[in-house]
Amino acid sequence: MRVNMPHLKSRASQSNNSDGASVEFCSEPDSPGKTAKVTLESLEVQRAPANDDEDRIQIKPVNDEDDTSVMITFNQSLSPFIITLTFVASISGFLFGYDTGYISSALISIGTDLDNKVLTYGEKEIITAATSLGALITSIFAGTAADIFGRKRCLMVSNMMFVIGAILQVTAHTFWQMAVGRLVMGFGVGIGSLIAPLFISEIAPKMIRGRLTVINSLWLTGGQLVAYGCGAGLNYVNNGWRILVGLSLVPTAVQFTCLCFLPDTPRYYVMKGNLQKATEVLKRSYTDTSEEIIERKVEELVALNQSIPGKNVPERVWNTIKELHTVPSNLRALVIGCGLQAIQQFTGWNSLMYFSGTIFETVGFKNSSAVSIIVSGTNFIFTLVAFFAIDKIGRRTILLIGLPGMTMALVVCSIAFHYLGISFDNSVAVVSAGFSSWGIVIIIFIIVFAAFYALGIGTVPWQQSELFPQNVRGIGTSYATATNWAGSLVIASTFLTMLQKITPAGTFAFFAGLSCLSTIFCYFCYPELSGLELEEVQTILKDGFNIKASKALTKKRKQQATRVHELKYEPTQEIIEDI
Ligand SMILES: O[C@H]1[C@H](O)[C@@H](O)[C@H](O)[C@@H](O)[C@H]1O
Repeated sequence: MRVNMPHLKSRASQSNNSDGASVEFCSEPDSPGKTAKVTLESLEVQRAPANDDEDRIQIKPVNDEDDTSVMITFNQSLSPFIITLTFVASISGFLFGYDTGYISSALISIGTDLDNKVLTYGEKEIITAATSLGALITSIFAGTAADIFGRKRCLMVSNMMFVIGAILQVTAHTFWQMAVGRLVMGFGVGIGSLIAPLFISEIAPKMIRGRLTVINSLWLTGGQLVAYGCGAGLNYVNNGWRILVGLSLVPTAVQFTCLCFLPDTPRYYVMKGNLQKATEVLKRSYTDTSEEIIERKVEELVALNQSIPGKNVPERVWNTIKELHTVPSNLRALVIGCGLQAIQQFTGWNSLMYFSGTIFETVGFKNSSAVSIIVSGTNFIFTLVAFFAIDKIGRRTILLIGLPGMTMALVVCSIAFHYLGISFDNSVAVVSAGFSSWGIVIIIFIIVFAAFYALGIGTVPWQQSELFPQNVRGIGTSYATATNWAGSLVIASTFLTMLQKITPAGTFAFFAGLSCLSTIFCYFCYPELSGLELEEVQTILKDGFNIKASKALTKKRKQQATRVHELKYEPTQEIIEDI
């Protein structure tokens, strides 16, 4: 790969080595304690042809192993610009939560509004699942689209899908129009669920990247909570469900309008070779960082951005897929990214959320919407706890607290269901044993389950973008997001059957078993990535999951971040090798 950086004034003192295998960047100390020196041994530097601008240098990483060997660590504080970008991007999270959340109440209040008859159980399932199906379809392509057209444009397309989907639903008088509206809305949800966390992780200062990405999850769980709340309020209003759907147009319009005035991520601009725009966005993001450091950061991003070869788009996409599967660090990232998303869905949270009303009725509680609000409220509050913990305590630690907690809560629920003696007959009618103290145990431990879920596996998988290097980030996150939606589709459509076939006690025991296996998976395969540069993660995953090294590197980076006035260039590889 060759990267031209003609706009960058070369402050590089090039070695006389004829093959140009190393380059040293030195900055004049502009203030005491602000000395910077970096040796980019891994970069091959070539002089441009003599008739070209003498100052132009071309840098290319020599090979995969070297391309993450040097990292620039500087004080990355949070600016209003980054906060604005994060909030605008995470409106997608709100729409994801609201649109998946309102359907359970809408289905109750639809009554005979569609085709002048009550919806059958199968029709209700199709209307619910259509959004997950739509999301699954677009999440497969959204990553590639984000690399080709940009993150921002993809978010704007998702807004259009939300608008078309909502209009189709609000005006629906037939089951099929409603189902198609839900499917189109799902297209928007799929794009937004992938792009928003990707966008945020690419603009976030590394020390709070986890937190900023959790803001998207906060909006998501908040969206679900709002949907349940509005749903409960509009349940008895004539055509209340149309208002419920129509309300989703407000955040969509806000996001679209704001995006018209905001840029894309610096990493996307670097991918497209638009270094001027990348520099501009970085400058607006890090207002108290010197121009020189910003330029270095751009140089570094350029050097680490290995573009994928190919004559045309299909060839490049194919080569990207190959790269994702053949480079060991990418393959490990894929195992972690898809693994965590699968765990998030297959440990049963969504089935509990969607069917919590039914479950609570079986154990003697009649006010199902109130109870659903308590469960999704717990999900929201503990996502807030994750927000404070994810960078400080670390992603790995909160996962390893959350998953065993979920296992314990599911085991207790399974035992309680066993003693409660509840069963579901073939028509999914509930044969209730009436209210008992086991019923209270179930309610308490479903809430405990929700808390541990939200703290760890509900939020951490959405940090997926940090696992992949720039050149495969789009496709890699597509795989992971598609795994999420496929899992959600499977679980939502099999949960009630499981309750019938293997009893509630068996179903909860099954989820407990999966949570337990998931804890083992995370213990051995999920390194700590808080505080690392996006580009450093590949060094960790290069020759294994390197749990120990990741913990040490994280610690080191966090210590450095407290010494805010030191400008540091410290080779990642060296730190890891020292461990
Ligand atoms: O992270 C989110 C969150 O936990 C939601 O509550 C859940 O419904 C989604 O499926 C999940 O992806």
